[in-house]
Amino acid sequence: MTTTTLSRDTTPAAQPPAARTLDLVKVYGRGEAAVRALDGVGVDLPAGRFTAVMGPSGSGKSTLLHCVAGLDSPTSGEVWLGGTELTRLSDKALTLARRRRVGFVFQSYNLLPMLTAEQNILLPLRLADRRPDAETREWVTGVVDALALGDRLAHRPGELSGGQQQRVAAARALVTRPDLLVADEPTGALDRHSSAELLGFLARSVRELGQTVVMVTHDPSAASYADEVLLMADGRLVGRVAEPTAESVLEAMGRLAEAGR
Ligand SMILES: Nc1ncnc2c1ncn2[C@@H]1O[C@H](COP(=O)(O)OP(=O)(O)OP(=O)(O)O)[C@@H](O)[C@H]1O
Repeated sequence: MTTTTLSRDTTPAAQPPAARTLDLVKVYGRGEAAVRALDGVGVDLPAGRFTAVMGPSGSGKSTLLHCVAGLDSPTSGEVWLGGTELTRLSDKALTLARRRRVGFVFQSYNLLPMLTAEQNILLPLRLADRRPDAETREWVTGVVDALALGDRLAHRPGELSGGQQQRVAAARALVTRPDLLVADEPTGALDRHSSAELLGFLARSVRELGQTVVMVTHDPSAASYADEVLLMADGRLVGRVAEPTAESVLEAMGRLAEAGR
């Protein structure tokens, strides 16, 4: 008699990743002036997880994020968003995939100054020609509540603090329930309190709303909100820190700097 063990593998690796790169290379410029910003990066961004990307200035973090989000096209290699290979799409299909499936938060909030907070938040739905149905309205209300923006919806960006503007940008990024939320130095212009609020929200959007977040940061405390930190140097992935704390990230960055000497 054979014994069969029934077990369900619930580790994140058992699910298909939200995004994946294979041997990604990005070269800027030509000849003597060529810069190899990415030098063969293969990485999985697991669904429903918060991943931070760290590394020295110029190590390729933003380039990686931009390629994964379909904002920049690699020189060679593959980028997958779920089951879609972005690197095979036409410009038009790529624009649509980006608009429907990726949310963005940048250091500069990129809000439209003439629109209210609410209009800014709902803009991605308008651009995608989607009228908010009941379920979407409920989702938007939940996001707005979680970001404590309820009493700021009628304000224009110029009437909001930096932290509030970045929270509006985060709500806008999540309004379409993107497969991937990409954040490039989202706390770079915020004070400590506003940073903690925003990062707490990003972490909760992963834990409670099932979102997938990838964030570039220089700040070990910001990285400690992630489930895992990827370390880059010279266009390559050179290490990982699981369940990071500010201390363990700082230590790993220190080792990286030592190795680079
Ligand atoms: N548009 C571009 N044209 C030419 N070179 C570029 C371009 N964008 C980035 N680079 C170069 O590619 C390399 C990687 O840049 P990238 O911005 O990805 O690094 P980063 O790790 O995000 O840096 P930082 O932490 O300073 O933002 C750098 O050497 C940079 O100068």
